[in-house]
Amino acid sequence: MSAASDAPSLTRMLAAFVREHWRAYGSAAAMLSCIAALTVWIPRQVGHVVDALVAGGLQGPALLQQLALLVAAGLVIYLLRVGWRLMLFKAAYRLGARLRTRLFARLSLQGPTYFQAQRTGDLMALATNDIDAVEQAAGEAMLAGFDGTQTLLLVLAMMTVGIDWRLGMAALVPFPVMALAFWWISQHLHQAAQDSLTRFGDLNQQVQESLAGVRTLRALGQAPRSQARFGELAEQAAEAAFRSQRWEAAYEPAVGMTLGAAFFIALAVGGWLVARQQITIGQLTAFTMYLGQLIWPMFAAGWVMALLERGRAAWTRLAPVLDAPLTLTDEGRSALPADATLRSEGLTFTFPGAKRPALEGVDFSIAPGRTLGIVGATGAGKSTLVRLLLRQAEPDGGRLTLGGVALPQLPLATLRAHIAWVPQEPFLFSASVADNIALARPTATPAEVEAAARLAAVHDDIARLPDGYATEVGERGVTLSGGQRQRVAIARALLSDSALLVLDDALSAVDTGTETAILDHLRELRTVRPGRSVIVIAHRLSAVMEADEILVLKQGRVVERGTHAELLALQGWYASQWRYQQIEASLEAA
Ligand SMILES: Nc1ncnc2c1ncn2[C@@H]1O[C@H](COP(=O)(O)OP(=O)(O)OP(=O)(O)O)[C@@H](O)[C@H]1O
Repeated sequence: MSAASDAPSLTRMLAAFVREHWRAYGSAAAMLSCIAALTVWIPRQVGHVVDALVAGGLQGPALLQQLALLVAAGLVIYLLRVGWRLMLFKAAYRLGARLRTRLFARLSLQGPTYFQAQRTGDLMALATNDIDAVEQAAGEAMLAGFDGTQTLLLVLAMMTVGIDWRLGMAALVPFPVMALAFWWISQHLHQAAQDSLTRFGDLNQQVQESLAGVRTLRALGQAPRSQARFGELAEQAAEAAFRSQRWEAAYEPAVGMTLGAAFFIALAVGGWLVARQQITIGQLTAFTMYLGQLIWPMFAAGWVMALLERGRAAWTRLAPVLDAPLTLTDEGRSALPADATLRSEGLTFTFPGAKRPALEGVDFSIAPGRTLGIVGATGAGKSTLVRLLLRQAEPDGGRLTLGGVALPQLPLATLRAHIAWVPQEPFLFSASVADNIALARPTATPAEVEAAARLAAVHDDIARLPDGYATEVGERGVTLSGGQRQRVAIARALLSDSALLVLDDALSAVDTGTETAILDHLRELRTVRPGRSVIVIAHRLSAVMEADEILVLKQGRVVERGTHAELLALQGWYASQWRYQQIEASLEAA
């Protein structure tokens, strides 16, 4: 994942968020101020009580009243602490939810070229682990930072101005050394946190790939190897997390040593001042209590730095994804003309880094109601043509138009509603068969779903499933065969009622008889839906023989074109392929 160049820094992003949620942050800060004021009041009060006790002027009800005041202050502090946490975490969780929504929205706008360069497991880690880290920076870190700084300043003021500035200054001597140590630790922590998040992404990727390919791995006898690899990555992720923790843990001794030294100095200098009667014993007691109160701001500083470094590390991974330029633009505003003839003129496309074009100067047109067949050896460019048609990639040369309007001029939603695409390996969601078919038209009635399934010659198969149309399929449900999945996808496309149906090798896993039945149904449908055009991409020529025009692609170029009869007469690739497939079919039948 590349680093963000113009993405806002974590600090800027958080500042904008705090400005937006100033009420929540403001009330939390107000509560913290009350807590800080009460916290510094307590030692002062204790100091007074001690001095009064030493002087013998505090007894009975007056003493009890003083003690009650101290207990009440403790209770109020407790309640306020609960209050600010509730206020703050609510806001921080909202930031998490918003970042997740933003990430998902951005990813939904990206085209396939973007996903080709990203790993799914990593994207999943961003949506979970990395956003958690940013959320913590917006929650715990922000307020602990505020609280710590405020307590620090108040306590320091009480120590220096409130008690004795000489004693205050002397006790502070070890602190710059601690600041230096903190800076050094946080430098290492940033690196360690980034490493830990990256390794978690690797681990996630391995989980995703192993689960998706579990059958292949088992069949190849590679499950143990995959397990070993997983163990290795888990170990590396744990080690990286531990390294990060180790740096975090270094804050504690730094705080402990600094405070120990400060206590030592305070007692030595304080004792000397008491002996010279420049401060009272009560004041020295209060001073050491104040020193004790510095523990929290010191720990808060360490904790805040750790959280911020983790947040920053997560943000450097997350921001580039949130701000990545869209690989797909949706700026077209033209309406689709009534006569939506699809025309390809000189269409040329080369995959990034490829030596030769996948498509070169391809011309064709399909008027509404017509069928175009596209055939050719593997790698000839058939699927690439569909990609360009679906605007999954933009052509380098030439153009595709619908009714004379170039595709980028149409809103993506219009283009997508116009085309129903059935890929060779369609995706079924974890839902019922009926819901999978009704995906593009969730309002379809059960009768409409069944009608589409009949047209796609899959109704009988569905009827034999345990719960018929209500049977759960996809990852959680029963497994359909490749051919059944293809036919469910065809039913889905037919139900969508789009004007252009694209069967992208979508009959490859069905037998010839079923293929013929489906193609016959499609032809019959023309009488009901006369304007629907069909593009059939196939390896088996029987699937395209009835098409109005057939294109033969070879290495990205159209090398033959015409009807089935014309192509046979040409005596080229098509004719020889046809003969070959006929012989193959008769051998299979024999
Ligand atoms: N993402 C990609 N990056 C680089 N080259 C690619 C990519 N996808 C396809 N190609 C190349 O582009 C050419 C055309 O591929 P395409 O998938 O369009 O062929 P096809 O005719 O659909 O093949 P098949 O019948 O096997 O599906 C091939 O040489 C292929 O290797």
